[in-house]
Amino acid sequence: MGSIIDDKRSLIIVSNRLPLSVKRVNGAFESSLSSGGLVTSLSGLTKSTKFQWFGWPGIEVKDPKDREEVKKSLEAHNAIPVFLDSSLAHEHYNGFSNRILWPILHYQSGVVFDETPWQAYRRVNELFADSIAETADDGTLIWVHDYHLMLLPELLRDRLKQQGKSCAIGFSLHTPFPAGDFWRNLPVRKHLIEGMLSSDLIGFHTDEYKQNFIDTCASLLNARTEIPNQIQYKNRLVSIDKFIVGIDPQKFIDTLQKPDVQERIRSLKERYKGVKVIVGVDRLDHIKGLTQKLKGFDAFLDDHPELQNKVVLIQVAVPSREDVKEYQDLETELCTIAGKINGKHATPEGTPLLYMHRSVPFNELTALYSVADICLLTSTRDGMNLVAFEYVACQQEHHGVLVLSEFAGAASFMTNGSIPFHPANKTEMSEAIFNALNLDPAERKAKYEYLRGFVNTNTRFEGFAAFVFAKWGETFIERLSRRCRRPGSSC
Ligand SMILES: O=P(O)(O)OC[C@H]1O[C@H](O[C@H]2O[C@H](CO)[C@@H](O)[C@H](O)[C@H]2O)[C@H](O)[C@@H](O)[C@@H]1O
Ligand SMILES: O=c1ccn([C@@H]2O[C@H](COP(=O)(O)OP(=O)(O)O)[C@@H](O)[C@H]2O)c(=O)[nH]1
Repeated sequence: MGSIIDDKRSLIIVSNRLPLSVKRVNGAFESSLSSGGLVTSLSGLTKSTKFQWFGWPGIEVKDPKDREEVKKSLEAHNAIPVFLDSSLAHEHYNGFSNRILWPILHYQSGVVFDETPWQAYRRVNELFADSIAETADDGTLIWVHDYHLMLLPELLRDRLKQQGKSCAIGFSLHTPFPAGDFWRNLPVRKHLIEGMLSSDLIGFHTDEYKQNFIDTCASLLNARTEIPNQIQYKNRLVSIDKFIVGIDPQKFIDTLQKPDVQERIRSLKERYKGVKVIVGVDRLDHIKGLTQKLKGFDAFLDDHPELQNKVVLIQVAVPSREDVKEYQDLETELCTIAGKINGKHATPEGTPLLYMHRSVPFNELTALYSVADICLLTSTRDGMNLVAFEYVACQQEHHGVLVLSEFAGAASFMTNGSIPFHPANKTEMSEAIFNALNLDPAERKAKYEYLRGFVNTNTRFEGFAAFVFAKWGETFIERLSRRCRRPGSSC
């Protein structure tokens, strides 16, 4: 348990986006919390004092004096910026990571490979490697996150070796890893897999993603995969495992107790008296199945005219990757569908769909989770989906029902406590919503208790000494550090 402290090893976390995004406001630099599940999943680590977090600050800063100012402002949060020119950042983040790699990882077809963004992806991974290698001490544990940085472990290992440093490198993928044939769509797939295989430990969200990766290594690289949870490639042994990512449920429970949040809950309950509330919270992304959700809800309203004015769907669509054309097109499509649904089903008494295209403050989010009778999540593919966990954390009193797509990573653990469905099937979704509304209280409670057990046990936070770690983070780092104590280890 105390191994990280006993080891006195320092820890470096790396992700494309820092947990804080920097903006220039009236000439000065201000930072605010970045959105998305990766930041949520690692937020507990910010309570620890012994780590540094490397990432892109979300803004181009050219002037060396300004760079110093940004560095200083982030230092207080243990964050170290990797500065990138905006065109390079754009090609890396939007061009390759989100237009090419992300869709392939999520089984979307029709992706067109392009050399320019690929070169930018390589370059950004190199810049990250340069910056981290310069700072890391011998023996530092380095934990790299996500698909934006798949080449980093290899580039970093080379640089560290040249400098005579030996560091353990871990890599966690937050997205699915697709079955082999899908991965073949990517002409540069071998480079990416070899990049990841320079890690000592690789973590996935589910057994399925882990197995897909192992199978790909065997078929693409002829790597040896006979030993469970190990891949042998080019004289290196890499450990592979599933690590169940989590949230800090207590943060939601505490927020719900705040007087202003209680007041907001009372007012929302009054507003929706006699109306069943369904909530959806998703980044505006194809993988969240938002068009499917709206169409499924439309089918539900068609199937149940007796529930007119008795059910409302409050859908928060958090703006995401707005510089990518596919995301802009999706936003237009969703506005059109939302308008059509309300045009068809609204009455002078109200509209069945509230579609909000913006982020919501944390207090408002918890109040929404708390008043909702159902949480509807329709991902066509999704690494995990932490919104499912957050809804459960906010439903201790009411035992709301989770209606969860079978394609969210979370479904691997939460199916027993939720109502699962196939997101491409409108009829199935409509039935799932209806069944959730009509679940008898005993069954609702039983399902809820199952989910609460999962969220609190598998993902609860562990506190010890000066450290408070998300359990999954603590487990990963513990394994990484153990991996390096083995005889013959390369780190
Ligand atoms: O940074 P963005 O481009 O705005 O995107 C936000 C995050 O999206 C993805 O989140 C994934 O990680 C979650 C936590 O493990 C998981 O629950 C979810 O299913 C994934 O989609 C992405 O992988 C992150 O890197 C982004 O920061
Ligand atoms: O306006 C909002 C609404 C939600 N979230 C958070 O975004 C995360 C979404 O994580 P998830 O794993 O569900 O999906 P991702 O967006 O990472 O794909 C959750 O922690 C939400 O609370 C956010 O940052 N801003």
